[in-house]
Amino acid sequence: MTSAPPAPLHDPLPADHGPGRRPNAVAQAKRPVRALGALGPFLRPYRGRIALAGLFLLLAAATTLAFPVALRTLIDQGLVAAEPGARVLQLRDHFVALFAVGAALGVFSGARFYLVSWLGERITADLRNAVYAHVVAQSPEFFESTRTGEVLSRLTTDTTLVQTVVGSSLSLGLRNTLMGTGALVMLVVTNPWVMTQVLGILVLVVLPALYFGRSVRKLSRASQDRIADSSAIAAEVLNAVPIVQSYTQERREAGRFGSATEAAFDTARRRSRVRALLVAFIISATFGALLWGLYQGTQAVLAGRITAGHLGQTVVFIILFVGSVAALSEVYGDLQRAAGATERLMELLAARSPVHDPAQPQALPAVSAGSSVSLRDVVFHYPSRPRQPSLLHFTLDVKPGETVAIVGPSGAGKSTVFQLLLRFYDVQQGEVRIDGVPVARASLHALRSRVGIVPQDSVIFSTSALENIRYGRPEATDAEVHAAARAAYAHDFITALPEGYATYLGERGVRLSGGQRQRISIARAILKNPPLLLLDEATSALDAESERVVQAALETAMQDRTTLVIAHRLATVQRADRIVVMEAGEIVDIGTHAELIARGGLYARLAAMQFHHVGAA
Ligand SMILES: Nc1ncnc2c1ncn2[C@@H]1O[C@H](COP(=O)(O)OP(=O)(O)OP(=O)(O)O)[C@@H](O)[C@H]1O
Repeated sequence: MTSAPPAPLHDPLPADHGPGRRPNAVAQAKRPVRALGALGPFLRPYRGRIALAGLFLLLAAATTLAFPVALRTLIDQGLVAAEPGARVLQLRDHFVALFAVGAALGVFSGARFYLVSWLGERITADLRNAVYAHVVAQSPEFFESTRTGEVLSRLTTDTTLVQTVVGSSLSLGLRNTLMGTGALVMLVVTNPWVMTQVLGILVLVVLPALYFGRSVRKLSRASQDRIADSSAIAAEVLNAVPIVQSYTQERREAGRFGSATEAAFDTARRRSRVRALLVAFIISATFGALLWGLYQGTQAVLAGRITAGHLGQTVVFIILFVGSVAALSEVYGDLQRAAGATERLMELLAARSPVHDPAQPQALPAVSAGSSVSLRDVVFHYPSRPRQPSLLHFTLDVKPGETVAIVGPSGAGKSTVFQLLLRFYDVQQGEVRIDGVPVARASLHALRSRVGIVPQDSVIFSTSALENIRYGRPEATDAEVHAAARAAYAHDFITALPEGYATYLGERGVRLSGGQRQRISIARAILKNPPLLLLDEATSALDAESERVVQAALETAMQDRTTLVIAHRLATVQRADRIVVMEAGEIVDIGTHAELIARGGLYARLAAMQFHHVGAA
């Protein structure tokens, strides 16, 4: 898994898929039922409703099959009574009986429709939720090889296909299977001689339909993949519209999206062509079968072998039967489409995060004055770059309450240290401990509850200022949120917003300045009040005033806890107890600002460059 190159969505397959990992597509195409069988666990909770829907389905099918029998009695008995008065009465009775059959059919069909549609909607909702919850819990490695737009497309278009199947095709299929079998049985019982011919037609129609169905499935999967491609492009570009426009790339981006949708159209067109061929073939075959049956029947009536009523009944059974076969082949196409979509969803569900909770998590000890951190001889490379270690024999101990600044050139591995402390990745060698417990032995929830992070690029959710800060501790009261905002020097600017704390901040906080976004992000971390704080100072230059408040906010945030800060500012490094200087994944020096400057090494050079403008200010 670690050495796999960045791969398309279907690659994060479960380990339990065995050595073959990705089953051959042709072999898969032979197993639509198996692919749909994966929906079993989603159907199981609704056994009662499914049984009820099945009951109504049976009743509706039985009523439909009773109809030709009632018709035969109507023709043979209602029309042949000797005396005209009695004939009228008998006819009326027959019509009442026919109406009763029709009304029952209506009620049963309505009930079945409601139950089955309900199931379709319910299962789609459950499936969406399950896939989403699963994807959200994946480690960053998953998102390195999966485009978010693609996941979104799976969540919408693929689940909609599944909904079509569960909410209609499946019941249509069952009903037609029942009706077709019922009609066939009735035909055998009422005229065994038609049987052989009908069976012959059945074979003729079903075999090619099965063949076509398979290619529909493959093409369907391909067209869903193309739709996912275009969604992925759209999601990426819509998130970067200002950049796209500033580089005047709108036309090119529209073109790129256009090619993806054209590719989707093209596979959909090919799929439709196969299905159209299927439909044309089935309708012709159905029609032929019907005429053949009729011809045989009329001959039999002329020869006096059967009554007119018998012929009428046979004709209706034949219509029912071939109608079912035709509907089934259509349903088969739908099932094949949904099987492709289900496979994709199941692959997403089967993706196992390489970082997961240990079987028996070790509890983290209670701490009062901040957490202790220890990295021992850590060797780490990102899964996608097995040959390029990002940390090499990295050893660092941080005492509770200490503030340690990490500095170093770009790409030195500073952020990587944070990633490992949050256990977004597991190390290949060495050990990372927080409060004496190896991070791999603690539960992810317990570990991450202990760590607060203020990233370089502040993340703002498209909700109010209040809710954005409350994200740090969802159960916090409004007063606690306000206190955190005050501590982060965010209270004044928030109250000056049009609706104060209730102001909607726009998607990704587009309605705030950079410094304001950072202070919201700091307030969030202060509210969480973690014993270990990881600060990634923003490199983007803020104006002097903004810089001053952000710095003040950060200083409040660092109080009474252990802080690791990726430092870009002179004020921060001067305040730190120790400064760790990193280069190419290794620690090259540790000391205070004065000590490191005095040594005149990498730090002195970095300081001369990086802190120059701050020192001057
Ligand atoms: N997800 C990733 N997959 C593969 N390689 C990565 C990943 N993230 C970072 N790297 C690589 O790991 C090395 C260390 O990166 P890191 O982000 O820790 O550097 P940094 O010191 O924080 O840099 P900067 O100051 O520019 O943010 C770099 O060579 C980088 O290219």
